Amino acid sequence: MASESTKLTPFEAVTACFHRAADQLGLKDTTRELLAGTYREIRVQVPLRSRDGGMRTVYGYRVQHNGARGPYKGGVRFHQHADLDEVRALASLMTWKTALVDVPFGGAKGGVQVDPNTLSEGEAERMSRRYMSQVSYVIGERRDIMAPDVNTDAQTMAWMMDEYGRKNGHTPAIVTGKPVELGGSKGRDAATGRGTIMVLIKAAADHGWRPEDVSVAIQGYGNVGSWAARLAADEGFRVVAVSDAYGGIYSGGGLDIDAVDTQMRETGSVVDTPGTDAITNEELVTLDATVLIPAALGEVITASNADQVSARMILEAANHPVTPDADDILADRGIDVLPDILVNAGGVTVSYFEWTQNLQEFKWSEKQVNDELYRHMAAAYTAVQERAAKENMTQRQSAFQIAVERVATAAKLRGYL
Ligand SMILES: NC(=O)C1=CN([C@@H]2O[C@H](COP(=O)(O)OP(=O)(O)OC[C@H]3O[C@@H](n4cnc5c(N)ncnc54)[C@H](O)[C@@H]3O)[C@@H](O)[C@H]2O)C=CC1
Ligand SMILES: O=C(O)CCC(=O)C(=O)O
Repeated sequence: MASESTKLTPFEAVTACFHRAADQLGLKDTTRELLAGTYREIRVQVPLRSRDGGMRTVYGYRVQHNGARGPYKGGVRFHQHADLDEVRALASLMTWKTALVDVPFGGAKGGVQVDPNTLSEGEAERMSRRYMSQVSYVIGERRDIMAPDVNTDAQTMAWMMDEYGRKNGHTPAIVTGKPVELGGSKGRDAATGRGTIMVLIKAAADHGWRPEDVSVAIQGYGNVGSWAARLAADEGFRVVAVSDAYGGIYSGGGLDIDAVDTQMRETGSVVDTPGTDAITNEELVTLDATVLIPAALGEVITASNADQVSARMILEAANHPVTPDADDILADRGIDVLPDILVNAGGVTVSYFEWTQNLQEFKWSEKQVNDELYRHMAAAYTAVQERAAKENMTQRQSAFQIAVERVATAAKLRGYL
């Protein structure tokens, strides 16, 4: 999925952010080479028996980007665009994200390149199990731990955990984001959206904005977008627009999130929620709202629409929603972009809490989870703001510098360099 305007692939785009930080930090070429590349990439065939009894083969990937700071960690997505390059990009982002929020993991990501709309529940289960089985020889509770991402959820993690356990002996710590009944952590489901809104609260306060004066548009109403909408509204922000793959809805006075959730439950989409106006996903991105939160797929803000963005601030809840050339346009226009490796890091932070609970065979209360999440998010937010202000750079550059510095230090201490 190359960005049209720049022709940079997602991995090239993320690597460009790394190189910019490496330049600013004056990293040696040997360090650069190690940190820019991926440690291990595997591609597996996942044969699938379809509804009509026929067979088809899809491909799955697991990319382990860097493990200097701890076991590889990252979600797995099922999507037709999840090719090797996209999975590499997402694995690299995990390395920088885990370093920025200071959880003791490296970075990895997985993907199965399939259109999830073509799968029945039975096929999704068989595919999840087969994928886990095919990659299981490179993962482990202290080697590489999976989690949900686009089109995967707690149920997917339950199947994967079960499949891994059949071969290797049961260990809940092999995946995070699993159902609470199977050792999942309280608060993991909401964690990415909650972390996003923790950042929103801090950023709004830094701008001197009162929540009731802040309108918010959110693209994507899955795990991340729906929790972000709910929690933003609970905090008094005016959520004026949300969308999903089928389209968007708008209400200038603020959406009734209960009504949106009901519509989602009953129809599988937010579209046509009573009392709202229809908008397209393209319109949502350029909507006149104070804050735009992309919470769906990557590369939705590009050079072709960045000059039409009306929001004063963008919180990247999705991974890599802004292409590098769009990033430059937004910076020139004075629009604050809070980067993905900060904004959506709440998910992996609570995954870390889940993993430690599993290893210690102990359970935390939801309050403890949320308090600790806040501690990690607030520390990362402050570090990013302070460095950006001190060195007069964008928040993405600041976040990458902090992360790259930490990973480079770990790699050196381990003797990789
Ligand atoms: N689930 C998690 O804990 C984390 C997720 N993320 C990122 O957040 C983003 C969303 O992930 P989830 O909410 O987990 O996925 P999800 O699968 O639960 O939800 C995805 C949402 O995006 C919508 N969507 C899909 N294609 C679209 C399109 N072309 N235009 C507009 N909307 C579209 C879907 O309809 C759905 O509402 C992804 O970029 C993911 O990598 C980042 C950190 C953690
Ligand atoms: O919770 C995790 O381990 C990873 C979540 C993820 O894939 C992400 O942050 O992009």
